[in-house]
Amino acid sequence: MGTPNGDVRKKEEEEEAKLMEQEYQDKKEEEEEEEEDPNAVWRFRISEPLKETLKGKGIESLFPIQAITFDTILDGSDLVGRARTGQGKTLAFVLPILESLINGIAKASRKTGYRRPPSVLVLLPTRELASQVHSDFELYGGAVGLTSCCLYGGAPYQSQEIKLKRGVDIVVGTPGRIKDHIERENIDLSQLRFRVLDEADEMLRMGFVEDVELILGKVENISKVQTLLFSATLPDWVKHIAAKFLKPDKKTADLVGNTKMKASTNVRHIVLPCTTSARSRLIPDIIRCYSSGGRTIIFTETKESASQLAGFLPGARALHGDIQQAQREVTLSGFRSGKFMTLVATNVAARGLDINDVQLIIQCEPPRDVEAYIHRSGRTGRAGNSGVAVMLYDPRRSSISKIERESGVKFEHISAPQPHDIAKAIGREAAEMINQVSDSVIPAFKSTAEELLKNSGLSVVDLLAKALAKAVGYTEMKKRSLLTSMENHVTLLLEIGKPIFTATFAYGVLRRFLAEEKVEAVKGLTLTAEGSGVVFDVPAEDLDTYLAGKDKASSVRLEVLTALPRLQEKDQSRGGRFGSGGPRRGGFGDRSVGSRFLGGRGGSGRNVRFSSDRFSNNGGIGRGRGIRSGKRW
Ligand SMILES: Nc1ncnc2c1ncn2[C@@H]1O[C@H](COP(=O)(O)OP(=O)(O)OP(=O)(O)O)[C@@H](O)[C@H]1O
Repeated sequence: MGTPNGDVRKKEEEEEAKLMEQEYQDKKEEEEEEEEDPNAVWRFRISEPLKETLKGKGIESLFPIQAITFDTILDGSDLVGRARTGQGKTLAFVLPILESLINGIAKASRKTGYRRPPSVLVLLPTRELASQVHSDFELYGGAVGLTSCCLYGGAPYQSQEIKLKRGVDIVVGTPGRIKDHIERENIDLSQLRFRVLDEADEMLRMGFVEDVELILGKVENISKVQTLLFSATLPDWVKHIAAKFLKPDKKTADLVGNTKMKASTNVRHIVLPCTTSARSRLIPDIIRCYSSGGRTIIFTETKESASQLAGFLPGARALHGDIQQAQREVTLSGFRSGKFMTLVATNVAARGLDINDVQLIIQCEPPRDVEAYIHRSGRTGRAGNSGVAVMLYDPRRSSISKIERESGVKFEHISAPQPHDIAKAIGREAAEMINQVSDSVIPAFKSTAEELLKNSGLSVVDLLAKALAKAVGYTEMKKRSLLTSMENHVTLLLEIGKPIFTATFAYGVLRRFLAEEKVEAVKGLTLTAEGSGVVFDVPAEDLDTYLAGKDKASSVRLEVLTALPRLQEKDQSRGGRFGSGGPRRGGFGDRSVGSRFLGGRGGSGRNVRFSSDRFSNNGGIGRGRGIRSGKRW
């Protein structure tokens, strides 16, 4: 018979053996997987220090765009590369460029030593993006002894000049500042071996075409330089321009191609009808329900609305072009490090930014072009993770169908989160908070808890539900309408048994059975998509009056909605359907809190949307020139 101590030891030994067996199996599986993986890092001509650095970043296998383009770039071809957002386009050029410089064909001709001119130039449209890509070159280039520097506007010239004078291998920057350095004769681009245009379409669209041409034209021997062009979106006009910069035998790696879906497939794409004035009330609840406790980026159309919304939302900060560069950097690094969880930005943050744990994107209104939608929504769902992109739209002012058609996204339609949705979402947070409280507090609170339970007359579960609500500060359940998201309003559907073509006609029907003041109290009247009725909001306290009134009019059906039907959008209205004929106060856009700001473009702004901005999507390269200085974001 074994002693109790002997039994314990035996059990421990058995457990240990089991663990070792498990570890062995896991390792074997991993090795087998690696061996099967055609994109495993070891299969590529990547030198040891780079492999180690990749491993340090948890990268064991290349993403498709990286795997497909690696040999082509390393072997010396010019290349146009396209893959959806968050698919690793940055490393797709960083790795083969570095490898070429240290072991490949660029090695022999690259300049070395003090005061050497750069061998690589990477151009990007925004400062934040330049800084992000530069940090990849610092990390991976640093591992193989190559130096880099980042040149962008808003930062002092001196430190940039010192680095350039000493000599660097890789220059990353925005076209404006690089052009300035050329004019100041600080930089010699004649010996470049690589030129990269990242987010090429945006850079060319922004009115940088001439700057880009001037910069790229500084190369002495064009046959010795490789040019690479990358983006998630490559409209045809970019391809024409590309032909100018890239060699005729350039290769193309287009992982999006003619597939219908151009936006990220890892993202839930959602649309939600919302008036301008309701945005500020609605956004905190959308964050509660859809951010899964992670980071949120909110996009506005203008710098003013970004600042105003950030001021309104607790714990949010703004990022846009009018903010001083130093502050922009502080804001972005605070967001990256989790000091605050909501960033309100203009399109300055739409492209390329790769920030960990961004779970939710909110677009306050549909952007002007499909590319902006694709890039904005692509700030989430990166590197195989999932995410949610919610786009707000006012059906009477904007249309989502163009974006839906051109991006290939099939939008999920939802209405404003209701109290039970919010409670469900934040209840989980509260439960987690309570789970984290140490059991050691129980004895101290136990007698009060018992007393509370006894005196409350509630069940344990009901009382706990109240405690959860209190823990997250959600003690008042406010009902809000489905249409305009107004508190204490309900959404009604009016039908008359035949099609309703205009708002004017619908108001006429309402006047048949309601007093003028009740017609005036109607909010947000909008035609339904299939044209058989209209929806609108009314104050909850007057609901009975509205419902009773309809009995006076024959064939009128009035129904309280629990879910919003598809609404008719501006595009389908063929003009004049909305708003006319109704009482002025009855339209969308009440004057409550928040309607002063977050306005973005008003109704009239829509009509001039392509008149003078650089977002023109009609193929006009360089049309935006001159607008750069006064750009909206
Ligand atoms: N092979 C890989 N394995 C795992 N993660 C990777 C790999 N390659 C890149 N990543 C990570 O994927 C994320 C997205 O990469 P990157 O920013 O290059 O995407 P992108 O395609 O340029 O996106 P966008 O079009 O939005 O600019 C980054 O966090 C990056 O570190």
